[in-house]
Order: sequence, then structure tokens, then C-alpha cells
Amino acid sequence: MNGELHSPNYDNSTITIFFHFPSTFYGPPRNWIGRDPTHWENPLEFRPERFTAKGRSFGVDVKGKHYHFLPFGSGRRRCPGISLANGGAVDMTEGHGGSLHRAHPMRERERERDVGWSHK
Ligand code: HEM
Repeated sequence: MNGELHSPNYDNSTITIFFHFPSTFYGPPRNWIGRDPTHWENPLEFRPERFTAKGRSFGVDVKGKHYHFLPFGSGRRRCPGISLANGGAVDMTEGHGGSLHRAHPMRERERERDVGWSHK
């Protein structure tokens, strides 16, 4: 399988996610991901308790190893912000409006780092 899960495959192989796809195929439809009924009971229902200690999906890997659950994608192009998101640095509270905006936008914070040399 190509390293880019959500991008075109340019090699001559096939990829298999539920079905075999020819390499010219532009990847599996994104809305299939996370909706496999063999892994999720009532996959279309919002049931976050699936992930709690008593839930069936407790301990599922979010970093791209478990293909039935890929919130951050998988492979070489998976989300590089994963540690920020999991570390609680991303506030996903929604603001108001026709399109969704973050209620609290991310802010960059400069930090000095000792790299062992200086331009001074
Ligand atoms: C809950 C928070 C987040 C979720 C659910 C999320 C999810 C994703 C997903 C699904 C992808 C596509 C991966 C793929 O194509 O296989 C992605 C890509 C990406 N994400 Fe995130 N992300 C989150 C937060 C962040 C944050 C905080 C940053 C940066 C500060 C970030 C930066 C990126 C970038 C740069 C890419 C493109 C990577 C590439 O194309 O090589 N993400 N993210």
C-alpha cells in the first residue's frame, strides 16, 4: 500500500481496504473510514462511550495502526499535529457561524532552545 492513505496511488499494485482497488483509483472514499460495522456497533451513531474503559473500543490505537479508526490518518502523511492534539493543546470548542470556527484559535508561543551554538 502507498504511504499516503488519502492521496492517489501511482504504483502498479492494488490496495485492500474492505475491497481490492486498482492503483489508478483515487483512494477509498473517506466516509468509509470509521464506519465498518464489523468493528463498530451502529457505526453512524455518536457514542463516545465506546472508548471508555468499559467500551468495546477501549485502547484502540489512534496513530494509524488500527485501520478501522483513523482520526489522524496513517502512514507517511498522517497528521503531524497528533501529539499536540493528544496532549490537549488543541481546543476544539466550536464558535458560532455558518461555517465552524474554533472558539479559541491556536496561538504560537516562542520558546528559546539551546542548540549548542549561537550566531552572536
Ligand atoms: C484533533 C485534532 C486533529 C485531527 C483530528 C487531525 C486530523 C488530520 C488528518 C485526518 C489528516 C490527514 C492524514 C492523511 O492524509 O492520512 C491530517 C493532516 C495534517 N494535519 Fe492534522 N489533525 C489535527 C490537528 C492538527 C494540528 C494541531 C496540526 C498542526 C499544528 C495539524 C497539522 C496537520 C498537517 C500539516 C497535515 C498534513 C500532513 C501531510 O499532508 O503530510 N493537525 N490531520
